[in-house]
Amino acid sequence: MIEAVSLTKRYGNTVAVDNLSFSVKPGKVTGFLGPNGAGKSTTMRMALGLDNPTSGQIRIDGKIYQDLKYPLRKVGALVDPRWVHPNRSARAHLAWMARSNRIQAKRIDEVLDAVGLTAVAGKRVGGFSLGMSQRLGIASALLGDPEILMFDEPVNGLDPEGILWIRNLMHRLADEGRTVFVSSHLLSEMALTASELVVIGRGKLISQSTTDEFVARASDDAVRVRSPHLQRLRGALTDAGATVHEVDDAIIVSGMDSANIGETAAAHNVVLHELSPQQGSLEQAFMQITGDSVQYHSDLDEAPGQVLASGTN
Ligand SMILES: Nc1ncnc2c1ncn2[C@@H]1O[C@H](COP(=O)(O)OP(=O)(O)OP(=O)(O)O)[C@@H](O)[C@H]1O
Repeated sequence: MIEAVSLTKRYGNTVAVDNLSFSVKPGKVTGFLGPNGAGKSTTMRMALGLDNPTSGQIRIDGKIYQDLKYPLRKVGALVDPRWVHPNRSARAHLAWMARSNRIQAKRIDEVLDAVGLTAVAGKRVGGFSLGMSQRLGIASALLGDPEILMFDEPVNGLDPEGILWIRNLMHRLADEGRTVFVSSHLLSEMALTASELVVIGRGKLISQSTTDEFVARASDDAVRVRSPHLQRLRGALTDAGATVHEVDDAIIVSGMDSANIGETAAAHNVVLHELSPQQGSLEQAFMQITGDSVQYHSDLDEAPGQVLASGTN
């Protein structure tokens, strides 16, 4: 379990994280979403003791990171995949981490194998591609066999096969009962990976809910209907208080659920060829819900220093 309680971080006049409270439970993948500059990396860095809160706390199973005796055995994290010393080999890097946390050496080969780096374990990390560095970062996170895992933008720089691999890995780790907390900009990927979401904007909590609830909240509650008797049905639905819009060969009905539409159709002897509730996408929900809290709009995205990659702040 990860728990933020009134977590606040100020950098001069900038409030990066603002009185943020949320909890991340075991056995699930929880996505951490927010527009650029929302405070995701800062929150993760404070959870990992890489930065200190101005006030409030973020606790790992009830303790702040600095109070964990062997932190890597409790929480594994991928924050900055390029953090490794470039002249070290992957195996030497993991061996160094294992020693510092009294982790058995045999675990090194296990995690190298788990992330598919066995063949290059003796090579200099400086020559690794971003994808290979991400895999090494994930091996480091898994090294202590921790109950809690935090990944900041884990699919950055990965190809589709790598992205699928990460998604399956996250699901497996959650199925094993671990707490998996993962930030990403790729909303469609998050929709496939996370069943819970913590959404922040400008350092503040916007929402904590299941992914389904988050999407449903922003969806229009509309139902698409096709019928050979559309005009008759349209009249009956409008009389019953629904709002109806025509699109191509169908109508989109709002203000009435599928069951009531079906019953109204039956009462008027109207045959239905389609009755499908319209699901909003996570992108749609995210834009709708975080709309006002977007700090850097796309026309500013290129401005230097404003779009911070994880680990550069
Ligand atoms: N070391 C720092 N000094 C000053 N300001 C900082 C520092 N680190 C972060 N910030 C500011 O804090 C805010 C939150 O940044 P943070 O990197 O945590 O956001 P983020 O949600 O991870 O963004 P992104 O998705 O772009 O990585 C931003 O306004 C950023 O400019």
